Amino acid sequence: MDAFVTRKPKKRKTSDEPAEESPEESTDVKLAILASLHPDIEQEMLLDILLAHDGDVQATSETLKSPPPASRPVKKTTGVAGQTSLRSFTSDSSPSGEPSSKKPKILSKKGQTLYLYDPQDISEHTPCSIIHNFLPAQEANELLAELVEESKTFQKVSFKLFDNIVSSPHTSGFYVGSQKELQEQKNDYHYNGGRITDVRTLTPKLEAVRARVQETVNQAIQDRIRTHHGGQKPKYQPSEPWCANAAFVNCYNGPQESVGWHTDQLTYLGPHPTIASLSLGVTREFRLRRISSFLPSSPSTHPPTSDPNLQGQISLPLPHNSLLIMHSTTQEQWKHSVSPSRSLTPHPISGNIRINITYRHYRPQFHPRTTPKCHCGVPGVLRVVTNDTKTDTINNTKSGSGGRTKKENWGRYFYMCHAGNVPDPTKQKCGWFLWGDFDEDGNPRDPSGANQSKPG
Ligand SMILES: O=C(O)CCC(=O)C(=O)O
Ligand SMILES: [Fe+2]
Repeated sequence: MDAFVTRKPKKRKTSDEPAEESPEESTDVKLAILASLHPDIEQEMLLDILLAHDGDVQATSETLKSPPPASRPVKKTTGVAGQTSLRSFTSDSSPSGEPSSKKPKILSKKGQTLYLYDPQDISEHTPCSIIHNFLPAQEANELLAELVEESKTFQKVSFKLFDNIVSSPHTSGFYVGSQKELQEQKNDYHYNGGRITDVRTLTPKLEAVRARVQETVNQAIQDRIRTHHGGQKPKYQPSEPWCANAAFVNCYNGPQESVGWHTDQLTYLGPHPTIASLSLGVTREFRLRRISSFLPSSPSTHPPTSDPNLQGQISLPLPHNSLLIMHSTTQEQWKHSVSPSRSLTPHPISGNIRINITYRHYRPQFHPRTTPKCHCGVPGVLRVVTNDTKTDTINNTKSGSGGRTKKENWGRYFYMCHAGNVPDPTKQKCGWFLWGDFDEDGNPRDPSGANQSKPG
C-alpha cells in the first residue's frame, strides 16, 4: 500500500517541462470511482485490490464483479454510498442532459458519504459546478510552484470559539488587486472582530488567472440561472457582474491539514455570493452538507421543515487544476469542509501540499464604512438564521435571542457583534444585533447597510 501512496512522480517529458497530472492519477479519484461502482465493499479492500492491479481501475472493477469469496469484508452501515456518475443510475436528467425541474431526490443518507466526480452530477446534486483542467497545464503548474513558495510565509488564522482560542489547521494568505485596496483592508475591514495584518497584492500569475476565472464564473452564473432557475435569477443574488477582486489562498501541507465545517462570511460579499475555488497540487476531498433547516421537505414550504438527520455528506475530490464554483445558496444553505485524509498520492510539483485559491467579489455596497456597527464600534458580522443559530452564535451574548432562534425566521439575515471573537480573553461580545434588509439584488435597502428594525 505504501508503495502506491508514496510512489515516485511520473518522469517529466523533458527536464524543463513540468509534468502534467491527469485526473486519473489520483488514488482518491480512483477510489471514488470504484466506491461508486461497488458501494458494498470496504474502502480499505478497494485500495488493496486497486494496488494489486497496479492502479488500473477497470481491471480492479472486473475482479470485483466476480463472485465475492466468503471471507470478503462487506461494508455495513457507514462509508461510501452512491455513484461517481449518477446519470446512468437515475432517470432524473432531461434528454438534453440538463437537470429536470423535478424535486431533487435525497441521495445521501445519514452517516454516509456520497462521492461525486462527474461535472454533470456535481452540477445537478450540489449547489456547485466544477471545471476540470481549467488552466493550460503549464500555467497551472507554474502557479502552483509560485504559491508553494509564497505559502512558506502564510500563517494559521486564530479565532475565539466559546472562550477557547483555536487556530485553523491549515495556513492562508490574503491577496487584493491594488495598493489602495490593500490599505483599505488594513484600515477599514474587520474579520472575526479583529483585523488582518498580512494583506498582499495579487502576484502577476494570480492576476492573470483572475481574469480567466472572472470570465468563466460570469458565464457559469448565467448558465446556472438558465439550467437551474428557469431563467429567473434567485432572490438576493446580485445581478451586477461578478468581479474577482480578492483572493484567499489556503495551503494544506500534508494529509492532516484541513478546514472544519463552516460557511464563508457574508459581511463584505453580501447575500447569495458566488465564490470560485481553484485547486492546485495534491487532490483533497471537499465535503458539503446541507444545513438541516434547508433540507428539501415535502410539501415544500419556506422555511422548509426537516429531519436534521436525513442527509449525509457529499464529497467532491478536487484534483489539481480544477475550478469549483460555489453558486448562490451555497453559503446560506450548506456547510463545507476539507476533511483530513488517511493517505495522499503526492503531486509531482507540490508533493503532499494542496493550494487552494478562493476568488471572491468584495462588493462596494458592502464596504465596512456602510456595515452597521455594534456597541463596541466594530462592523457587525452578517449571518443567516438557521436551526444552528442558537448554539452557533447566541451563546455568550448578554441579550436574548431577539427571535433569531424562531423557526419562522430561518433564512432571515441579521448582523451581530463579532468583537468577542478576537483571540483576546478580555474582549466580550456586546450582545447587539440588527435584522438585515436587502432588495431583490441583495443590496442593503438603506445607506447604513441594514434597516433599523428593533430585535423582536
Ligand atoms: O480549500 C478549500 O477547498 C476550501 C477553502 C475554504 O473553504 C475557504 O477558504 O473558506
Ligand atoms: Fe470556505
